[in-house]
Amino acid sequence: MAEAPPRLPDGVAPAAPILCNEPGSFAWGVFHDRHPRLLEQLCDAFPYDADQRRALEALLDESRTGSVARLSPRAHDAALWDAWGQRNYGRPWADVPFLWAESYFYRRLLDVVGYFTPGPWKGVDPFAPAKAAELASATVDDELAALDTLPQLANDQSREALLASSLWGNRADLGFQITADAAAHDGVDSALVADDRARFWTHLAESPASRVCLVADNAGRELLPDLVLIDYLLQAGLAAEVLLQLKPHPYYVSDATTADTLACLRRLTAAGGEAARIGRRLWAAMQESRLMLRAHPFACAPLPYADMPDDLCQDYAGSTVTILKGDLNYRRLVGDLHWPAVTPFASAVDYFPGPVVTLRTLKSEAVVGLQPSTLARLDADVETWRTGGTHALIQFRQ
Ligand SMILES: O=P(O)(O)OC[C@@]1(O)O[C@H](CO)[C@@H](O)[C@@H]1O
Repeated sequence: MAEAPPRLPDGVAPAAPILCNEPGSFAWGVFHDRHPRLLEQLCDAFPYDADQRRALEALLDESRTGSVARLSPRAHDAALWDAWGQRNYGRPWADVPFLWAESYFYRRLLDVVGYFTPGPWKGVDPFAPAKAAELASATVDDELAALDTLPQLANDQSREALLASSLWGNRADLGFQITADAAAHDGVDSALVADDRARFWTHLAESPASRVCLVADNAGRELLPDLVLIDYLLQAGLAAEVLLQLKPHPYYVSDATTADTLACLRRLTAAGGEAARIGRRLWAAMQESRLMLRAHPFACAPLPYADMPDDLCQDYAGSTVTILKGDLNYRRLVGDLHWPAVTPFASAVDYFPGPVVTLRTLKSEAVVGLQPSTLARLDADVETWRTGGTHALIQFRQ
């Protein structure tokens, strides 16, 4: 299942999956640079005992130099992972698709720290300290205070500002920040490499307001502007209801769970001013089932969206539009493949069951839908445009 060839429309050539076996590649760096630093952070944040620390070290070794071991058959989701990864167990980690390997690394990490195991560590989110610190930060105070200017803006100004905040909020991803070089952003203009925003707004305006689905990515500084955007869609009558899809458990450091969403709602309501008004409206929208939360197991699956189960397919098919947030959701949407970057977006996402828009800052290799001139300029001017978080895209398919 994990390595089924991607379903492609006629005329689109198959592309090879991105692996992590090439020293110096982005994917290789995630396993050899980002993950060791992540585990150091965890050991600083929690008084893990010697067994837990040894197991973390063993996971790191296995994932950098060893072969993929199976989950314990006693794990609550062993059957799911058997189905999701049957071709990969026993093979070197470096030779299995990056998309699969990285996702499985986070699943194994939760095992090591006892997240799912009955006992004292059950349910303790290993990323909670980092997420809580970000949410409590003065930067968030400033971002929430800035919402007080919203009522003075004209409608088209506020909608553009809110879409931009939700888009660029994706840069505040705590996994990415472990290894991101802040200095590398200096002097580089943040820029959109594809911009289908006008078509997206036109589509929403021309569709009878029904359900919008927002597939969340990171908590905190990304989820807050996502929630503000949701409030705008509901208030402006562009959505009658919103389905917010979250992760069922901690994932990729800062990915948003239900607990993170409730923390954001409390942060909004406690902030005063416009932020509090938005927070109270969202609270009421949840009580009235106009804002609904979903945490499907497939949200943490190591697979592309082309392999989505039927119930998710129905969620997307029944929505005016699905807003997919962030880098990993983009990788899953197009398949984490070595696409020619000029492959049309609509061809790569041909299978998706309804209108879809993706809001993503570029933090990994896979990309489609670029104009040849844009690609040539980026390749000539900015060495790390694909992975540095300095560039972003808004791509829409009706
Ligand atoms: O999905 P997000 O939060 O925007 O990004 C996830 C990320 O930090 O993790 C992956 C590599 O570790 C990449 O997809 C990206 O760099």
